[in-house]
Amino acid sequence: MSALIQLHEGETLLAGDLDYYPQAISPAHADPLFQQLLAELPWHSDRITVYGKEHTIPRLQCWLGDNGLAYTYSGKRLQTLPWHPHLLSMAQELQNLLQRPFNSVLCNRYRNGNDGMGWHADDEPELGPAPCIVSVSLGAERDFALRRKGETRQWGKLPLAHGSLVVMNSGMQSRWQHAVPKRAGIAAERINLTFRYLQPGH
Ligand SMILES: O=C(O)CCC(=O)C(=O)O
Ligand SMILES: [Fe+2]
Repeated sequence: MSALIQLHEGETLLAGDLDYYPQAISPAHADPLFQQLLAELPWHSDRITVYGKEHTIPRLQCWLGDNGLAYTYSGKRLQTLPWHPHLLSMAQELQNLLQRPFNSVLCNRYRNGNDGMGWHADDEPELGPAPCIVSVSLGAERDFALRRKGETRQWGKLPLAHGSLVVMNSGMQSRWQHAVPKRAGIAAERINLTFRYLQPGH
């Protein structure tokens, strides 16, 4: 797969903390990629501990990346799984387009509107102080909700289209939180891929 990703007709939001490219991957590429990733990624259900109580997270996920990389999830140290070839070539394309390194990808699968992700910033120490994180969306459109850090009120939301791409720039995680709210009535699946750079040996 060559030149899958086209960064044109983007818009810059949040005073430069976020860039949105609604049609970064054409439907001709995005449709088969979505089906292939649904079938081929090592999706699993994860459990997290919140205030001493175990919960199953409301989505499937898997974390892929370069050999030997570790990340922290819900207080646990975990190793990335081997790259899927399409995701490795996307990471390499993004590296060329954005001139930033990406050595891993967290893949999230929202099976329907009952799956979601709560408010958070991607500010784990292994991502470094000013991470650049790229998020690619495939399948059902879901809202990417935004609020300023320190506030509980939602600032706004960005519906993330099939084939769209968001670049969260270096100031994003220190100034903003994001979430994917549950939405009753959505029956279709969505995959989101967040390409990240994990600092080796952290
Ligand atoms: O599904 C999305 O659009 C967001 C995913 C996300 O925030 C994350 O993986 O940290
Ligand atoms: Fe996130």
